[in-house]
Amino acid sequence: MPSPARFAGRPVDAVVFDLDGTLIDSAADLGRAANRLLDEEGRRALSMAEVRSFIGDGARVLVDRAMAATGAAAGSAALDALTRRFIAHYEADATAATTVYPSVPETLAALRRTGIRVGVCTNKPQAATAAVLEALGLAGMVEAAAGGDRFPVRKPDAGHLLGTLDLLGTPAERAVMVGDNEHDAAVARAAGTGAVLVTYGYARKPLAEIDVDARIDRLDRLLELLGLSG
Ligand SMILES: O=C(O)COP(=O)(O)O
Ligand SMILES: [Mg+2]
Repeated sequence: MPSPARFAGRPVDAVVFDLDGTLIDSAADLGRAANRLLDEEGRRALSMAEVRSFIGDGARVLVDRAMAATGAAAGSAALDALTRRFIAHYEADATAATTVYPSVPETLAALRRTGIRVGVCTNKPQAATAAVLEALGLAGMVEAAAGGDRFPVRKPDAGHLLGTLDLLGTPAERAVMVGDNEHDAAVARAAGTGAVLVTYGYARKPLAEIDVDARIDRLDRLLELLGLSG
């Protein structure tokens, strides 16, 4: 069944979402895991503003930024070990304080009802991504989820989004990427999909400086953008 959805004059068969800052507000659990690690290392805790600004490049970069912000930066070998410990802390309790943003389940369900394929392309590691989607009741609405360690490259490299679209069986010109930061915008541009920015996430740059086709303040506004509401 051809999809009735259209964006920027083109038919849309798939929408790929970023995870942290777009579908889920996960900063509190990522921050708890980071602060537990820092405490073990005898370092100070991060503020929530720091945590939010460190999210978006995967676990290893988050730990690297956390160490650099609280004293001496870690060397590469130490960083590998610290990242493993951070991920263990995170996975031990990944959703206790994590919430799904308003209108997310309804929007994903509405897309699926229209026959649109739904993917997730996140720099969060694959195992944690799968566990979090399951725990928050979103797994059944996502046909393919690609974490930051699923392919040899990750966002903002086009290969991460193109790999996710391969799993969905959708060419880039019939897809839209929805995310919260500059990497999501850049990966959409590099892959050739439509680009939509949510304005409530963890962007590290002024939103006006991020090049996208549209900005939305709630996820269900996407349905209007795709001509699916009402
Ligand atoms: O930094 C992370 O772990 C993930 O961030 P993302 O879901 O926004 O890609
Ligand atoms: Mg994000």
